[in-house]
Amino acid sequence: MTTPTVVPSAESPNLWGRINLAKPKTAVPKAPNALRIGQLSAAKIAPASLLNPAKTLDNVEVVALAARDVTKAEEYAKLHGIPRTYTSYEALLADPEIDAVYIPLPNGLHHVWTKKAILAGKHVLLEKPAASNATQTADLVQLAKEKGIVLLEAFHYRFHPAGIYFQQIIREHVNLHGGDPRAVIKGIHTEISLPKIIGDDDIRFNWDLAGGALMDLGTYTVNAIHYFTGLDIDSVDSAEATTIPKDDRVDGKARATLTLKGTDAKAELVVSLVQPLLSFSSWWNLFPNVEVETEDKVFTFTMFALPHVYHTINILDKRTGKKEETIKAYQEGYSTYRYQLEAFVRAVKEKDGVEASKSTWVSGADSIETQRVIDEIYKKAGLPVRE
Ligand SMILES: NC(=O)C1=CN([C@@H]2O[C@H](COP(=O)(O)OP(=O)(O)OC[C@H]3O[C@@H](n4cnc5c(N)ncnc54)[C@H](OP(=O)(O)O)[C@@H]3O)[C@@H](O)[C@H]2O)C=CC1
Ligand SMILES: O=C1OC[C@@H](O)[C@H](O)[C@H]1O
Repeated sequence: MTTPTVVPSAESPNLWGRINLAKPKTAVPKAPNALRIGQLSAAKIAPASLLNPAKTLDNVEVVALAARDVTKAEEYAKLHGIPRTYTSYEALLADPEIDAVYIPLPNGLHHVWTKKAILAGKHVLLEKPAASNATQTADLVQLAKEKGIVLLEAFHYRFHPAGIYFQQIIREHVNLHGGDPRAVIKGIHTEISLPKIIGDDDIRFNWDLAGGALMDLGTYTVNAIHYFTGLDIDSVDSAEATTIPKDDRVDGKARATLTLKGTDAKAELVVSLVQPLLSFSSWWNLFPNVEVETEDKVFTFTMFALPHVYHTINILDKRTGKKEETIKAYQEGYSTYRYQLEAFVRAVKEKDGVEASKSTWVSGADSIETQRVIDEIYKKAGLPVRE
């Protein structure tokens, strides 16, 4: 069986070390030609997803931040060692000394600001979901192509060796059984259900900002179904969503059953942002799961969305009932976000399309397909597609 490229070693960090990966003690010196990134907004996710990983790499530097409030911009920039600040996103985009931008704005602002960034000639690392709906996503993908811009939707989990390994062992199994996933994959189940720890006024519960559990977490599950099985989704067979008390257009939780293209196999997804705080199951489900079933095996990857914090990968033999736990893939100082940032920088710097040809890369077609399925799930559940 394939071995992951990264295996545990004496230097593998312990649990605290892995949680703390986001906070390097020192920043490495930058190469003269380091990619210069500007960040749009003082987003909460950015220290983990960009700022701290960038400190560990010599070929990328976060050189500017734009935030709408001057005090917030200055305080955030000081805290994270960002040299320049702007109080308008437009001003940052007009800075000729910025090569690329990171866009961690609320979902509903992804389309407008990514479009402006592309038109300003900046490469874009764009937070998921790429836009509010599939039409907007396709618009961004087309524009980036026309302008020769690297656009990456930040499905960071795909770049981690554990995710790559999980994909490889499923592909190997498919190859052993004739090579056609349509004949081998019998089903997939994926779930991310989080306890209700975020406030009612969070961007995730805001219709105007394209919130909802499917937009926030469903996008991971749909993307993972395609990434791990190698199959597209043909139809949404059933879907139900529970909306939040303040807005009957915004899903707090949802589930759906989908048919995989060219098969009778079903994909099931469950997502929630509102699990009761005091139930064991809601904390247990903090470990997002993906389970792929074939005729004779069940492949399980626990914590697939944040594998650098913790993961297990195991293979159940349905005939013998024997479960084999495979090795873990932790690497000192590496989070999913750091692997993702490295890939983004390579794609921009190398301009040879090699990075974008890898299965880890989130292609424009992947982004459009993920959002198309989310839109279809909303329709099936009787909820409006985001505008
Ligand atoms: N990849 C991952 O693991 C994760 C991805 N995400 C994604 O990142 C994005 C940002 O999430 P998160 O960091 O939690 O977001 P925040 O709640 O921190 O908001 C991000 C920024 O949005 C800006 N903003 C602009 N307009 C508005 C508005 N009308 N209302 C509220 N905020 C506004 C604010 O910018 P300003 O600073 O200019 O005031 C704020 O700093 C989302 O798309 C989310 O899906 C989030 C978490 C994890
Ligand atoms: O990774 C994530 O986990 C928590 C979510 O709310 C967030 O938006 C998502 O990207």
